[in-house]
Amino acid sequence: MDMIHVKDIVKSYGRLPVLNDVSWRVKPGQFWGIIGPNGSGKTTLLNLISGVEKPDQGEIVLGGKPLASYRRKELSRKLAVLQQDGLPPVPFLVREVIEMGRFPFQDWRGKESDENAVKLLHEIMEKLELKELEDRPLSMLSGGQRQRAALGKVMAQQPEIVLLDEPTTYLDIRYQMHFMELVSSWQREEGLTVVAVMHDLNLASLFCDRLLVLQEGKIAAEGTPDEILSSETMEAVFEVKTHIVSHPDVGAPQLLLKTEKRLSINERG
Ligand SMILES: Nc1ncnc2c1ncn2[C@@H]1O[C@H](COP(=O)(O)OP(=O)(O)OP(=O)(O)O)[C@@H](O)[C@H]1O
Repeated sequence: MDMIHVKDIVKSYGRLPVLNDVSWRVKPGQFWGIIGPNGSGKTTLLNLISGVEKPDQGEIVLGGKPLASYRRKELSRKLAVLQQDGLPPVPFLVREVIEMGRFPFQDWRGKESDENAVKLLHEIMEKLELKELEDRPLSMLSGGQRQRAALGKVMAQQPEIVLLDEPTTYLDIRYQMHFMELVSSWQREEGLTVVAVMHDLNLASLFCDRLLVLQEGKIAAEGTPDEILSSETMEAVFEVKTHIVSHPDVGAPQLLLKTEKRLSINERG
């Protein structure tokens, strides 16, 4: 069965068509990257899958059940979302914020239903190296540390599907890699289904097993990074000329932008 089935979706904002007849299937345990130029409809597609937006036509089905028929807590157990700036710098403590991820497992009194929850929260903080930060308020953390706490909250939610919207945008190069490795190991350990909007195509190539390419609200291509990351597709979709090289360690395709000049040397000398 498909974990996510996007069926014949049409979505407009006013008169602006944003997604036009998009159909797509995601199998359980897959790690998809959604790529495409600015304004191609990536975030809108993610918002439709998470139920934040409603389609004008078509339907989203999660785990065989229409999204529209999920109750709120039931949906929170199925699916979690992490935005590019996952948590605002509010005065809540890291520990408290991660505990908030347990909301779908609490009854109306706020009582936790899983007796192993304390152990789970402890393991998450260990794994994300948040132990030494657990009593710090989010307002006293760096953007990268806050994004790790946001991932902790989402992990505490124990969803089957995680939607990530440009999750590494504000992270430095080390934390970009670290964050993607954390998501990837969580995905493999739990058989999680991941859909991530990615602007960094080289990171997408390293971590995603499938890529969906959106262009002007339509699916331009879908396939493995080896199939998708070609000079032809990059030029057709992003209007850039690229060299595609094989990553020396793992063989995944990596992009280099073609250029005539190296301005830092040739011009500024
Ligand atoms: N709430 C909204 N109201 C009106 N128009 C919107 C709204 N949200 C998005 N749009 C428009 O829909 C189109 C697609 O936006 P979307 O955010 O889905 O693109 P994207 O591929 O995620 O872009 P980016 O790479 O720039 O984040 C854009 O033209 C955008 O201006």
